[in-house]
Amino acid sequence: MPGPAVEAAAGGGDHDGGGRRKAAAWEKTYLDVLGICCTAEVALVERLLLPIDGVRAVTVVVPSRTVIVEHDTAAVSHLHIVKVLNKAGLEASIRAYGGTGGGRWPSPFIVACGALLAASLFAPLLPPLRWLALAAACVGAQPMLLRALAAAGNLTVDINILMLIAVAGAAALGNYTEAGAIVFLFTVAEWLEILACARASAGMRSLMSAAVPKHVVLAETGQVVGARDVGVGTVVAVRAGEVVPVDGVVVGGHSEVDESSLTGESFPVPKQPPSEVWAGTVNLDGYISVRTTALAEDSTVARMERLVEAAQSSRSKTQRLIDACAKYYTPAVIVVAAGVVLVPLLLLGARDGLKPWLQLSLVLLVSACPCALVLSTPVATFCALLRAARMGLLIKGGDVLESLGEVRVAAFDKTGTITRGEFSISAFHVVGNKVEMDQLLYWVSSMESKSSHPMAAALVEYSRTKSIRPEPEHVTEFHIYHGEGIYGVISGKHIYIGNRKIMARSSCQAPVQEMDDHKGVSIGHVICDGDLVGLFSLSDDCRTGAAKAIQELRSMGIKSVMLTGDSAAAAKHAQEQLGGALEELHSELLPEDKVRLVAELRASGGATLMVGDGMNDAPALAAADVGLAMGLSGSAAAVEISHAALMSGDILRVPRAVRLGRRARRTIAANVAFSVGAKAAVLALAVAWRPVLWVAVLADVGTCLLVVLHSMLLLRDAAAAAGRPCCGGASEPKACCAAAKSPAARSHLAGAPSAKRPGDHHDCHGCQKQCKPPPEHSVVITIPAQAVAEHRKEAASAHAMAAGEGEGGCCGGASSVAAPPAAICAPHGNGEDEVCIIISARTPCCSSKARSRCGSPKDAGCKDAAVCCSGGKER
Ligand SMILES: Nc1ncnc2c1ncn2[C@@H]1O[C@H](COP(=O)(O)OP(=O)(O)OP(=O)(O)O)[C@@H](O)[C@H]1O
Ligand SMILES: [Zn+2]
Repeated sequence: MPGPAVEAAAGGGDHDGGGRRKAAAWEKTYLDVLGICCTAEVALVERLLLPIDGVRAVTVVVPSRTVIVEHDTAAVSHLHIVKVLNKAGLEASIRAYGGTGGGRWPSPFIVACGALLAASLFAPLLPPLRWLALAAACVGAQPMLLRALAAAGNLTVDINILMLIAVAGAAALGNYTEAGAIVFLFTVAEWLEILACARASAGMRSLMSAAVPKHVVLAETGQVVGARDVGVGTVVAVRAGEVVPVDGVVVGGHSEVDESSLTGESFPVPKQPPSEVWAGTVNLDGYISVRTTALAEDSTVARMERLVEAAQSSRSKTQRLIDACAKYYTPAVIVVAAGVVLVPLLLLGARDGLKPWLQLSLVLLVSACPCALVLSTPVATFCALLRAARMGLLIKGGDVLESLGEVRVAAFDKTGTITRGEFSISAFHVVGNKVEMDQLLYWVSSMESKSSHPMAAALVEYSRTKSIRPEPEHVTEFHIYHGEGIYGVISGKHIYIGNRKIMARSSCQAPVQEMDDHKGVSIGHVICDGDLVGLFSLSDDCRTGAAKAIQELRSMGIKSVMLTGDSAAAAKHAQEQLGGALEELHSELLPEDKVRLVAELRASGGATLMVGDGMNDAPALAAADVGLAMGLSGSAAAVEISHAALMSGDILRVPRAVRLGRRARRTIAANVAFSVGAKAAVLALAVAWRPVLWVAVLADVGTCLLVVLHSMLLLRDAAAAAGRPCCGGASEPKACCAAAKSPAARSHLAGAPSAKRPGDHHDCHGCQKQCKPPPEHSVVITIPAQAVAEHRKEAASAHAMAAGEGEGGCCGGASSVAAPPAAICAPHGNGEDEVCIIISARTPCCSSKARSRCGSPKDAGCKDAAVCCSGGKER
């Protein structure tokens, strides 16, 4: 929905009792500021805006030419801010969601400058035409002049000033064509750069909470209220096709939700009470009521957005170094340029021999702006962060990105990271005759209800299947011993539940027990008043792709180790499932042992990546060079403490993240080498042969542009590289790659026990039956067999429609046009009359109309159980 990108900021203003003074209404305004070229303008923007009364904070994101202003709308209007920036020639405008970021067409100044310059080229035929070149320079330099004046007023030397000096110098030397050419080259390059950046920043903008609705519907009354006025614990209604407005738990209805805005995996995740849902995800096909668990400003997506914003404006090591050098570079070159003129002037006097020196001096001046060098890091970082965010990976800044590229060792937590964290109980025994089974289960389930450990959920669930209802409210003195288990008092009994370590803590004297069956590998003990009264064993399976992820890391020269609080047997069991991929196993660790081991790994192996679920790995995550928290559910705490967070449970993204870090480093290195090399070449040329001013300008602005374009390759390859493995050339892999991974992640995210095991064939979205992963942006519809023919007809016509529409369709790829209109999935042959059809269509599912059409069970168009689950987003 287009509208101004203005958003009320958290932490409202001061209300005074009498309401006499107007309360401060803090808002964040996003501005596209095209005049930002490099860090010189950052200081300028800050100096312009910060002194204004009512402006609280100013953030400048150079690569996307964005300025984020937090201000009191009562004191300063958006328009005032825009005016202040425009007075300095910065070409600011308030950003509209869905807008292009401006700058699509060259400004009239550029066009006029180009036309005049072109006309002046006929000067050999008609000599007075050469004045037109001077006119071209004057016209084109207008915007530069405004910016130069503003910079000079703030005592900063920026590229505009340097260029204007060069233009003036060229004109003074009588080289009008050169003066015009400098202006034209400079302004055109700047415009092209803006175009390039606009693409990247549009991607960033569309990424997240722009889509989160600002209003919610209360489930009880149907009343519509602002999302920011909704407290924790309110029940809101979310209908099919709507975006979930707040974080919460489902309390009624069931549906499938597309979480791609957070996880980067576009496939439907089933939701029923009490699944968690997140703001910004799309309810695809059913009505759900959601009880909010966080305020709108604390929602996961809002926190992510704040992090992304902070990440963009934070400067990495490399960038700080470059900026520090750049600070001295410009004055130094200006001094040298002055020297090049003054020294010969003093030695030779004002004679003819001075001209080459003057020209050399101008070349130096033009080269004095380290624009390309200054841009080399932030633009690459920006693009890499954007690509990461698209795959559901949140990286908190360029430093983390650079560290990711240096990783030599990867340490994995076991439960919830390598494994799914979905335990199943293989055995549960009473020991001795102190208690009955029911009593034991009652104690265990009541106490475990208070724990958030993955084992706890399994134990509570197990008790429920034995018709035992937990009563956590009867547990007193509850305490968690990290890495050991839990303690509590219930019915006057002192109960400990946990691993072998908890036995020692409870001063239980019983000999170490072995469970006879070896299916379960984690052994749990229940100790009541110092006596061992119960034993249970549980097991957990590795995540799909865990072995492959670790092998990929190894092929990249990265050593993988496991750090777990669980038993050695459990660690070995996981290692067996992984085919022995891990190089080291460390088990029975307390959280502080993990920290120690991470420090040891760093010392012996080099930069260390710690991947954890964030439950009790926080200290280890913080201690590593890069702490990567995994999974959407654990994100609340994990996102805060870790350096990076993976919003999905797809462990294969760990090697991808490292690869991205490496590519970003290579890109930055190439950018730096290129921009420094270009400057050196121009100076060498000027000294060795003769100073040519327009070559210097071309080198300057050209390298800027090249640096931007080269950095943007980080974005493009993302889609191409990811598309190949399973989609056969589709440009964006979302729907089908996601489907291939979905069984694991789906059940993980939905909190439901997994129906499938690794190695099984993929599930089809709709029908839960085996089928091939559907092609990109396909519509998967589950329908009764007799309706197949009908659906085929409909699909064929939809396909014809899409094909006839030309390139305007939303799924883009030519492959989808060429594909047959409908294909029946792998036959089930199980006698049931449900069939899964995949229709390679472009329009039907991408429009919300079609989505709700297919999503509505009542609608005749899609038959009874029709489910539309396009991976495509609305355009
Ligand atoms: N609520 C609990 N109920 C029963 N046992 C528990 C509980 N919490 C912890 N334990 C025991 O303590 C051990 C260590 O727990 P910890 O949370 O440190 O590691 P983990 O989650 O099992 O493994 P990892 O460190 O790989 O994530 C567990 O393996 C389990 O045996
Ligand atoms: Zn863990």
